[in-house]
Amino acid sequence: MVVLNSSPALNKSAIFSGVPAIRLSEPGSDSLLVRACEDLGFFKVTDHGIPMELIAKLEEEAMKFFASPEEEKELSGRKLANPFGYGSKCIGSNGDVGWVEYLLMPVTSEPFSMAFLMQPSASSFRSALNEYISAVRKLACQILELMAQGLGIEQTDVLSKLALDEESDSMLRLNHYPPCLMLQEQNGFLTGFGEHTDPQIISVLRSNNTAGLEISLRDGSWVSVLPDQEAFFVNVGDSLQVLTNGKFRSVRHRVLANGWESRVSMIYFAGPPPGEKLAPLPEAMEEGEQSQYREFTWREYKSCAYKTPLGDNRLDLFHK
Ligand SMILES: C=C1C[C@]23C[C@@]1(O)CC[C@H]2[C@@]12CC[C@H](O)[C@@](C)(C(=O)O1)[C@H]2[C@@H]3C(=O)O
Ligand SMILES: O=C(O)CCC(=O)C(=O)O
Ligand SMILES: [Fe+2]
Repeated sequence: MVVLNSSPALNKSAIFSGVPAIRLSEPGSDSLLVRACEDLGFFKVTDHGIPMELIAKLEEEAMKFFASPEEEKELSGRKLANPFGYGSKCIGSNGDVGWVEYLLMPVTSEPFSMAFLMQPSASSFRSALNEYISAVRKLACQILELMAQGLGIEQTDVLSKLALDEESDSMLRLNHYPPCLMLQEQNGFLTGFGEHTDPQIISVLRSNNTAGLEISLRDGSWVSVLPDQEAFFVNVGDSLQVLTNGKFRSVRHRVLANGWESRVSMIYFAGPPPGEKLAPLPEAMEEGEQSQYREFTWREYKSCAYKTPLGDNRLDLFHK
């Protein structure tokens, strides 16, 4: 990777101790989830039932992949299947850069269409991905069902069915924030992944035991989230903000790299099918409440979203 030469070293934000930690099996977890989505748009879940071995296996495969020679990684470069594939430093196609390399994969349609994943030598990576994806998709659906229940919606699969649909536009992203010598000398931080909101319904994230993720609170201040090996972190995305007519908050977040430790994160983005109309769920609205957004499909949103710089507030384009 080439050193980013224009970014000044940043200061790390204060550690936040207020991330709601929700045990999925505890009574009332549905209401706790709703409250967390309204307050922060961010929480962590424990008691998720995903075996640690399965997580460790994918983390190890991801590390192996990122440690392979640049030319090999470039064989799965995103130029071939934009926006999917391997990328380094460049995030999206609008000039955003960060101290990160990544592998972005579709998980529903043509899973792992990237040639290198089809090779016999990639079979253990492929099986780790398959196992992880089916477990994390199940977890995402459990969380979405609890959210619907907490919102008092009778049809509790109203959100989870979007992520389960065969056409669902869900993705898995593996990010690697490598050590950086120049930064070690400066004793500062560099933008790994610039501030943004996630476009999808929810994102289910974990990282190795390395800090770096920050979220923005309602007052606009940035706070640092401590890693937690036992938990999965969940972000509310733009689509869920729309589906709840703004009751749930699509959380702004970013990643700072410290230059010393290798941070690997794995994020499952639960997205709707392309033709799905994104409009507030009538069951989540009060009587007489008006939609804050004009009606649009996920396809329309995405075609706009992927043309925008990372830090843009993409929902502004759809506000009435
Ligand atoms: C700069 C960009 C990268 C992104 C597409 C975009 O134009 C704006 C949204 C970005 C984002 C953020 C969350 C996810 O990591 C992502 C895959 C997504 O769906 O939206 C990325 C996109 C990307 O890296 O291609
Ligand atoms: O790597 C992380 O922890 C978060 C990255 C992120 O926000 C993203 O890929 O959308
Ligand atoms: Fe994100």
